[in-house]
This record gives sequence, C-alpha cells and structure tokens, in this order.
Amino acid sequence: MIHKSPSRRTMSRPYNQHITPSTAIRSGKPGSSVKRKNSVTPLSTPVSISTPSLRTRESSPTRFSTVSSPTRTSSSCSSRGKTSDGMINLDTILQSGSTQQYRGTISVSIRVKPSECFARNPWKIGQNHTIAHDDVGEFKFDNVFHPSSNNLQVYEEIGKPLIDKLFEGYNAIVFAYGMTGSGKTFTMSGTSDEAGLIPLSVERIYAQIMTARQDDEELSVKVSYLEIYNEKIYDLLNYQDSKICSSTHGSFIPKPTQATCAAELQIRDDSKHGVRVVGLTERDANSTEELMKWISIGNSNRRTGETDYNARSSRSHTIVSITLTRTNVASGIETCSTLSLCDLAGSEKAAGQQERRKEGAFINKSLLALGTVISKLSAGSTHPNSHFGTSHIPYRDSKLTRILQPALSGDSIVTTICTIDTRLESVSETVNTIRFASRAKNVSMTVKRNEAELPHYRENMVNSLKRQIDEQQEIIWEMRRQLGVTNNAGTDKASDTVLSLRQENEALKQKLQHCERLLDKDDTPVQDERFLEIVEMLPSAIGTVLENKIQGLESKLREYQTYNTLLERKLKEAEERVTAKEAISDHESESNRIIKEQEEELLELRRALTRKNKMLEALQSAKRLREGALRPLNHENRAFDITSVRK
Ligand SMILES: Nc1ncnc2c1ncn2[C@@H]1O[C@H](COP(=O)(O)OP(=O)(O)OP(=O)(O)O)[C@@H](O)[C@H]1O
Repeated sequence: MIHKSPSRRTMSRPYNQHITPSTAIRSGKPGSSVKRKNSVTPLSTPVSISTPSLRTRESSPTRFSTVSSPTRTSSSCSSRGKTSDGMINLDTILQSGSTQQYRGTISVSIRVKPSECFARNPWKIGQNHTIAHDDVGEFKFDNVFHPSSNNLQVYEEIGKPLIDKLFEGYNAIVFAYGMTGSGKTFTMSGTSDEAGLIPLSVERIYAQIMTARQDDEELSVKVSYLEIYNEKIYDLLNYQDSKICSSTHGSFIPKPTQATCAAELQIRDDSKHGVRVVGLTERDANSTEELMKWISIGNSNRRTGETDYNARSSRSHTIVSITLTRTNVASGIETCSTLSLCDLAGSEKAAGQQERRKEGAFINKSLLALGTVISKLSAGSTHPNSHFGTSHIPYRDSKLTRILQPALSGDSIVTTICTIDTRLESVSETVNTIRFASRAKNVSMTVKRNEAELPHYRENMVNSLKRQIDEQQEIIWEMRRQLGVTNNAGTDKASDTVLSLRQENEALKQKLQHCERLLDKDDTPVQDERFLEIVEMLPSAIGTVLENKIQGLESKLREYQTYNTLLERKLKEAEERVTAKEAISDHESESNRIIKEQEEELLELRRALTRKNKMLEALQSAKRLREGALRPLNHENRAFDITSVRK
C-alpha cells in the first residue's frame, strides 16, 4: 500500500527541477560509465513503493520537513535557539570557559546520480535543498545535489567548510553512504578527469597551510588509510609485499603493488586512548603530491570486484585519515585535529557469485549496524528529555560502527553524503538511503576543539627561565670580578702617575721660582739708578764685564722660561689624563649602578616565578579536584581516537 503524504499536493509545485534527461545527464564528462544520450527510456510501470517502514515515524514526510533545518552547510555558523519542536540548534559555536564547542546536527547531503530513465521519474529536486517522491513525500537536507552537479560543487559545499573546522582544531568526518554503484567512490575519489572530495580536500589543506601558518608555529600532516573487509581491518599503507622505493620528495614510500596479504589490525578500547585501531601506520606527508601518493598506494591495495550494479565495486569500507598538528612554540599550545574521509561499501541485494554473496552479507550487516546506531542516536536526540549517551547504542555490532563510535559520540563534526540512483529498479534501496539520511539529520552532537598545552610545557618553561637567571647571575658575577680587578689596578696606576707628575711639577715650579729670584737679584742692581751711576763711573772694562754678566743672566732666564713652558704643557697633559681617568671611574660607578638594578630586577623575577609556580600548583590541584568530580561523566562520554595513532 502506498503511503500518501499529507503534504504531497503542496510540495509538488516547488519542484520545478524534475529530473529530466536534459538536466540529469552531464554533458561530455569523460571517465564515467554513465551513457550520455538524450534518449528517454519510459518506465514500464509506475513507481510503487509499498515498504511498510516508509510509514515509520522517522520517515514521515511531515517530520522531515519540520525537523530539517534550512542550514546549508556546517560553515554557516549561527546561533539560533532551540526550535519550537524541540530540535537542537544547528552549527553553533559555543564558548564555555576557555574551551570552544561546536554544536549542531549531522550535516546530511544527497547526491543524485545521473540516470537515463527519467520519464515519469517520481523523484523531484526542490529549490530549497529538498527532494520529494510522489509516493513517499518530501525530505529536506543540508544539500541536495542535482545530477548535473559536479565534484567541485560538492566539495565547495561540504568539503571546504570542514577543512576550515579542521584548522580551527575540530575533528571532522565525511562518509559516503548509498547503494552499490550510486556514486560514492566517484564522489569521494573522483576520476582522473574529475577530482573528488579527497584530492580536492588534500589540495585545500596544503593551500591553507601556506596561508594560515604563523611565524611561531610548527605544522605537521600525517595520513593513515584503513580498510574493513569482511569484518576485518587492514592497513592499506602497510602491506607486507610492498616494496620500498624513493619518492620524488626524498622520503621513502612503498611501491604501489596489488598486495595480497596484510596483517589484520585490532581495535582496542582503553580508558586512556579510547577506541583506536592498534598498529595503524601513519605516514608523514609534506605536500599534496606526497599525500596523494600515499592515497593512491592505499587505493591500489583496496579490494574491488564486479557486481551486478558496478563493474568496479568497492568491496570494503575505507577510511583515509589526515591528521593536522599545529604547535605554537611560544605558548606551547598544540591543536591536533583529524579529517576522516570514508567511502563505505554499497548496500546491495544478494549477488550471483558466492564470493560476492559473502562480501555482500558482511557489507549489509555492517551497514545495518550503522543504520541501527544512527537510528538510536536520532531517537535519543529527538526525544525531549533524553540524551543519547544514556541509552544503549550498539556500536559493538560491527567493526564499522566500532571505528565510527568516537566520531558519532561527539569526537567529530560529522557530515554524510548519501548517493542515490533514481532508476526504477533501485527505488527500494534509494528509499532506504533517504530514510537513513533523514535519521542522520536528527542526530545532534557537541564537539570539542582539540586544543591542549604541550605536556610539561609550563614546568619546562619555568626551568628554562630559572636556568636563564642562573646564567645571567654568573655573567654578572664574572663581570663584577673583572671590573673589581681592573678598578684597583687602574686606580693605583693612575694615582701613581698623577703623584709623580705633581712631584715633578712641584720641583719644576721651585726651580722656576729660584731662577726668577736669581733674575730678580741680577735685575735689581741693573735697574737701580745709583747702581747705574756707579757703573758709569767704573772703568769701561769693568762695565763690559758687568754687561756680559747681565747678558748671560738674561739668556739663562730665557732658557728657564722655555723650560717652564715645557713643564707647564706636561702638567696640563698630566691633568687631562687624570680627568679622563676620573671620567672612566664615573662610568664604572654607572655600570655598577646598572648591575645593581639588574640584580634587583632578577630578584623581582624570581619572586614572580615563585608566585606563578604557586598559582600553577593551585590550578593543577583544582583541575585534579574537578577531574575527580567529573570522572564518572567523562567515563560515559569519553572520546575515542579511531583514526589516528599518535606517536
Ligand atoms: N555523479 C556522477 N556523475 C557521473 N558518473 C557517475 C556519478 N556517480 C557515479 N558515476 C559513475 O557510476 C559508476 C559507479 O560509481 P561508483 O563506483 O562511484 O559507485 P559506488 O557507489 O562507489 O559503488 P560501490 O559501492 O559498488 O563501490 C562509475 O562508473 C562512476 O563513474
């Protein structure tokens, strides 16, 4: 029986983008197995959906219309309150103390695969991110990508905003869900002609590193790649028969070979690290090319096979995890966030081959487990007074759900892209996918930023400051010692010089005075009139003798005067030297004063350090108290690191 939607009549009008041959077939895109003819293959029978589950509460069209938010992508952060129907806000960044949290619901997008069978196609795409089926009703999502949309558009809407969140320190996960052959791998990996979400995201990460990197920041990127095949986990980057060869970037990477065996990895769940895959290889990647090389190695190891729907069908679920670590060397703050890109194997009906049947059974089992987990989370999120953490969520039912457990329980911002095939023969699978997507849209989550101080950073900082102070103290002491020695020696030498110069000066002065006295003595009689009279009365011979005597005395006087000038110059020079020495001595006392000031500053620094240490101890003990008080709650909600093994 067909479930009639109450809103069916009203919703049929806005769907002006019916999937028609002209809009659905993408012109000239090479590398795709979809035939690109403008032919119309009429459906032999009208679509009739009688799945009883379509009438369940979750798939009620009215419910989807009201529950789904008009929010387009997780990048559009807004702060809307709780909606009238009790739904939690979408895409809100909350500041709680010093930690930021992202709060929203799983972002869900639908991608419709181009198809040739469009006549009377009951699926219609609306303008406002809605998709409707004549018999099933209307569904609203964050994005509904038309068959003509390309991978770049998909990336712009769902990949780019997640990379911005990755750089803010949030973990993020994208998973592609849908029936086999509906376009999951095409969306995630793309083709050689049209890059998919993974290569476009990788490119963006490195472009962002170039622009966002700060001076005092260290950045590193690591990649891991795992596969879940028949409920066993394998490391796609660590196959035993991989050959080691040199990459173009100088590092060593395994040569891509179609590997046949790899050790099975185990999941471990412990209170310290949460859920993680033990032994998963993480490879350093310093450029887009290097990271893509690792991914192509992983792809070559991935298991694919031919199914009724897809010539190269992924027979396993795969997860590429890219871990970005940003360390601020000045503050010691490290943000470590992981972007996980999952390409799930497609749900399918029983296949002809036994091998395919076995794989299909495992694939269906794990997808069913994922559906159940999403369904329970959705019920927990939408029930007014319940929290999904309080009811039992069967994460342990499959390896896939165990690995996705941390992300689904609040470790990551979750985005899913559900690929659908609108052909008549796929209708029940497509409805199931839409049903899964609408349940996922109900799941609310609160995600914390992964920001932490480097371990022992403060202790190291305090110790290094102490060491610096000690070193400076040593330098000061050494300088003082040297200064003290120079001071004494210099002062003694200078004062000796001054003393001897003063003595010499004194002696010279005395000699001068003596000479002047002599001159005065010689002069006085000559100037005396009576003496001159006597001289004139004397015989000329005696006069001549006296004259000679006077001339001799005068020449001696000139000699003494020259010597006196010389002595005066020497005295002046000596006095200048003494003044210079005194200036040096002033400078030395200035240095002493600066040293004293520095010592006082050091003392003050030591006191500040002691105060800081005490504060640190008080904070640490408060933190221990708080952790002790919160321990039972943390145990319930602890976050698990599934995707990366940090070294
Ligand atoms: N949007 C699209 N545009 C063009 N071709 C597409 C699109 N989606 C899928 N295809 C083509 O359809 C075929 C199957 O797609 P793909 O392998 O991506 O499906 P899948 O969902 O990954 O299947 P499986 O679960 O079996 O691995 C491929 O040849 C692919 O190129």
